[in-house]
Amino acid sequence: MTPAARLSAAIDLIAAIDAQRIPAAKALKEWGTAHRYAGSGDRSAIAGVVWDVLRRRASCAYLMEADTPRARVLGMLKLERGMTAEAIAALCDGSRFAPEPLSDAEHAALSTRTLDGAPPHVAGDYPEWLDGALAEMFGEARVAEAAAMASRAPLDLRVNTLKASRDKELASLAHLGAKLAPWSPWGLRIELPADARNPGVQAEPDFIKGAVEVQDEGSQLAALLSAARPGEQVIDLCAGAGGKTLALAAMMQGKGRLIATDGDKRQLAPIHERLSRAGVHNAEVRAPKGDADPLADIKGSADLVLVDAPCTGTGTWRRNPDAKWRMRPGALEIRLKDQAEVLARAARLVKPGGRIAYITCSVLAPENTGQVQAFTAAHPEFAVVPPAEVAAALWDKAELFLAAAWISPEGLLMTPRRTGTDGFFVSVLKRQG
Ligand SMILES: C[S@@+](CC[C@H](N)C(=O)[O-])C[C@H]1O[C@@H](n2cnc3c(N)ncnc32)[C@H](O)[C@@H]1O
Repeated sequence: MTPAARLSAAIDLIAAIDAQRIPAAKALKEWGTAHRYAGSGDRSAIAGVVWDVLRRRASCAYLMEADTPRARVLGMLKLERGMTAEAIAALCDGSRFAPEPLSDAEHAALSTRTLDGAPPHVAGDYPEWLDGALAEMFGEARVAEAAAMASRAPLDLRVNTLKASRDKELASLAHLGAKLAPWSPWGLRIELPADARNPGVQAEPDFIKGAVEVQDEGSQLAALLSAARPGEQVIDLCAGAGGKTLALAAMMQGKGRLIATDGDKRQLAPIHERLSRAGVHNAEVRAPKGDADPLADIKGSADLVLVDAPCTGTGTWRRNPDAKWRMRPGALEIRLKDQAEVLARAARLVKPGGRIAYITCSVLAPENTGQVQAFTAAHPEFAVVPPAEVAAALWDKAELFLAAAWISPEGLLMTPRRTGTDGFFVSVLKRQG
């Protein structure tokens, strides 16, 4: 397919996503199945346009003064890809399979309009109803923070130290452009250009033998900051597919007891294969059975309970731009209730002197600092470990990290703008002895 034909296909796909209200990933998959003639390069390029438009939907429409699939794609080429009006006009020449030529109004918008004067939710590309919540957290910086949350994310890998060293994997994955990630001692990063093909990490021998996992660096750091140690009893209460369980297992070096559970047994399904690939032998997966509590035998004995809480996921908008526009006001209230419940459950499991690591991938204050304040008020036996102490897990990078992250008395918040990671909040709550 020509670049112009790919653009036409992306415009059609965005129109279909709008009309059918289906997730972009599903629409892209269906498109691939229905257009077998398109090669993998075509599919990647088309997907790149669709995701970039979704990330910057509001600002692209504002630039073009029109909120149509075509206008958003044209606006994205200017704002995100830095193309000139002339270069865009050359792509849209109306030839077979190419988008229609630019109208005078489109050409003028692409030549002269900017985002100057755009309201914060447009300049930062987020739903208008979330402006108050983002202002509460970031104040005037919300546009810059949200704009970073609307940028493309790199592909981050975590080296599994049960099986390999970071230096060895750095060399072994050099052909994918892997570099050291900035913060995590286990992290590698692959920067992906706009229409890069999927590097196929899952087909790499190093992945297959369990030496590396795909994991955002913020998620790696959240696990690291929990400071799980060999020999401890550690419970991962919201283990899901096991991203953090695997990191905890590596930190424990096969020593101690690691229990992974989740409120929803279906979420746990991939964890078994992942634990086995990673060579983890000290983990026990406890899937819930009916109404019975899978942790009924545990009371006040855990050194560490990791609560990777269900949340609005606002910190992962870089990777899930679709979710940003589909989020509805009621979602926050539901999550707040879930989080309070899981925290209360965690409190019963921790031994005196033990700790809870409370983690969300949200940047919204009620899910983070607000939740911690409510928890410590209801559970005076727990106190927040000062963020400076928590960051010590990062050794020589602790000071720089503390300067980069948003620090509050309740914990640390990583954001794409400040730490170059997804948005993750971490609070460590210690039960007094
Ligand atoms: C952020 S995800 C976990 C991601 C996972 N820890 C990882 O690193 O891959 C949150 C998980 O919490 C689970 N969850 C929701 N409500 C829960 C509850 N009341 N008790 C335990 N788990 C719950 C969800 O099923 C979901 O798997």
